[in-house]
Amino acid sequence: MRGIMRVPFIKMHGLGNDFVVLDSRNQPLPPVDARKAAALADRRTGIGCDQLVLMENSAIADFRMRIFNPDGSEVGACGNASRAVALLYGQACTIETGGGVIEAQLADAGIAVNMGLPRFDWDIIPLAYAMDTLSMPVGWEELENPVAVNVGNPHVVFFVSDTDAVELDRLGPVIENDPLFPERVNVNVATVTDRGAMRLRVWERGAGLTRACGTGACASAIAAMRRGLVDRSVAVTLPGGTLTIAWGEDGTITMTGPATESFRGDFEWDALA
Ligand SMILES: N[C@@H](CCC[C@H](N)C(=O)O)C(=O)O
Repeated sequence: MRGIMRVPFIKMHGLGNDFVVLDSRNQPLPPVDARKAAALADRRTGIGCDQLVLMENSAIADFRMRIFNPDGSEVGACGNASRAVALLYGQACTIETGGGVIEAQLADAGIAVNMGLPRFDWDIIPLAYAMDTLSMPVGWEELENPVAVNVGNPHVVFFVSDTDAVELDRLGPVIENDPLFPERVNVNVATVTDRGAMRLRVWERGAGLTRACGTGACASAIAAMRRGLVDRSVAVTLPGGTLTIAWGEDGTITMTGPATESFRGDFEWDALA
């Protein structure tokens, strides 16, 4: 009979986006599937988080990061978790993700992560059929004419006059699950306040309303830059705090902001399923 297996975890935060991190680099874990990820993320019966994050050994980077939403879906990118795992690593590092290898530096203003190149082709977002992703001829009630951007995961960005006035808890899931988005989509509502600042709220695919979304900040800043609404470096303020997003001459995005650790614990692997 197998003994009881207790697994250590670390609770991390990036602007109020919270993560349970399991580090399997030195302690191999049984495979994590959608059911296990959803059980761990459940705030009523599990540990509770916006995303479950696995740190694993990598052949092409300092380590590999795998990301699971609370609905169990595995995704290619998570901006806030990228800063959190870089903080745990403790120095500049390369991180293998489902969306490619990204690079993180510990900076005075927090942690700076080069998130790579944004993608705009309709079939890369992906959308169900061809259209102009900078001015999509679609709408859901007052949310109209969005921009689509893929930053390792799919985002749609609506520019509105007041982010707080949008019923994102009602419209978010409708848009997330619209057949126009075959892999579903993260839904961003953004207000540009001046050429260097914008406000943002995000309905995250597979997670719902969160206090912050790093990839949402990247996608929304790039959308605003492509529309000529802001300069190439912008402060994006979410309910959980502010990230600085810069679009470099080389075409890559740098996201800078804080990450923190709150506590460490362990749990019985077989008790959560
Ligand atoms: N919180 C994240 C994004 C997590 C993944 C997202 N919900 C998706 O399904 O693509 C961030 O900080 O970027």
